[in-house]
Amino acid sequence: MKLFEETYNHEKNLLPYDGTVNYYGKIFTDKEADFYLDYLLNNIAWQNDQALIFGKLLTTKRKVAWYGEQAFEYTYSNITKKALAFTPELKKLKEIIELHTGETYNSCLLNLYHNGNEGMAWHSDEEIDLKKHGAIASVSFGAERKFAFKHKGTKETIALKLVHGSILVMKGVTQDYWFHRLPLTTKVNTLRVNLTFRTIVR
Ligand SMILES: O=C(O)CCC(=O)C(=O)O
Ligand SMILES: [Fe+2]
Repeated sequence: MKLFEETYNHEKNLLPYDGTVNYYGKIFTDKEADFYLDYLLNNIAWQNDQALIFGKLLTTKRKVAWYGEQAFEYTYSNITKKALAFTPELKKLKEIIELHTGETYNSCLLNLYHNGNEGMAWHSDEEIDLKKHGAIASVSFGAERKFAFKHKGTKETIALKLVHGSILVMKGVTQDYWFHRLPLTTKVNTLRVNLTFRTIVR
């Protein structure tokens, strides 16, 4: 029996320069993390995402949902969408993440990856509606997946594993200088849910 989970110094910056990324490791017990995974799978209004890329309307295999404190409109992948109101459980989750990270958030983008055949290509989170240099807290449930950063100038890469019930925070100028991605993998056959808590400004 494993008595203690591996603990991470969340104050350590995983990036060598041009931004701040902190990994908190697993902050939920297995029981809590299993509860949230089950809750999210069964209670979120999951939809296949649509993206307008070079004028072509594409539908992703991954499913997404957007929730917020208000019915925010936001533009993502060149399409304007409207957030649903936080459920009590999402609100509770947001409060837990705020306590751990010492930051506040007013919206959440959720992604459901059915298996390693679904991921997210290199990008940075700098949508026009996002608070500039605001913290983004990424919470993971389900399958362990690799996550990576690539510097836009030097091309240096940093990779880590995001485990069930963990938090990763990206803040400061990170989005200006680094791309991130969730690589595809043939090694993962189970699903993963990721929530990114963000701050939308009008
Ligand atoms: O699934 C993940 O860990 C990353 C998701 C992400 O980068 C995003 O939603 O912008
Ligand atoms: Fe992202």
